[in-house]
Amino acid sequence: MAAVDASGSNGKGQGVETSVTYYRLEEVAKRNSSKEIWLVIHGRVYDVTRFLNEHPGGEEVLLEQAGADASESFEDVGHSSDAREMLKQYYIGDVHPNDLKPEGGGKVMETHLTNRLSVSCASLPACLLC
Ligand code: HEM
Repeated sequence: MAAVDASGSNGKGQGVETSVTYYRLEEVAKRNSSKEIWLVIHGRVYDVTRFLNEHPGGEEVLLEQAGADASESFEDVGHSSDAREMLKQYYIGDVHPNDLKPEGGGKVMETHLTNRLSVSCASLPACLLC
């Protein structure tokens, strides 16, 4: 089993147990058939197997993204806040930190500019920090 169980609790918690299961991308990539479909959206792993028949956008699009990072296509569709809320139901864990890559050309510059200059990194021709 490639999943690593890492407890987020420091033992002095407020009675709320937070633990995250981390999955390697190679583990996610194996779940790519209609029998079992996992997707990555913004660094989180979702098991959407039971959602296949219920997805308003059809099962085809989910099958196309099966076992892969679907962040971009998920955003391209412009899913509603209801759809984003639904994600929680299918969340099973996070992508292992070693497998995380910066999205949208680099988080550092994106955050930096968004916070300080109100410009997004994506709107620049080239980002010097990314
Ligand atoms: C667990 C992940 C997903 C959930 C919970 C979800 C949920 C939904 C929901 C609730 C809708 C109805 C419209 C809305 O409320 O926005 C929808 C529509 C749609 N979804 Fe998803 N979706 C997911 C993943 C994806 C992915 C990965 C794609 C890839 C392309 C996709 C493509 C679409 C399309 C094409 C529509 C139809 C949009 C339209 O007819 O206007 N969805 N989805």
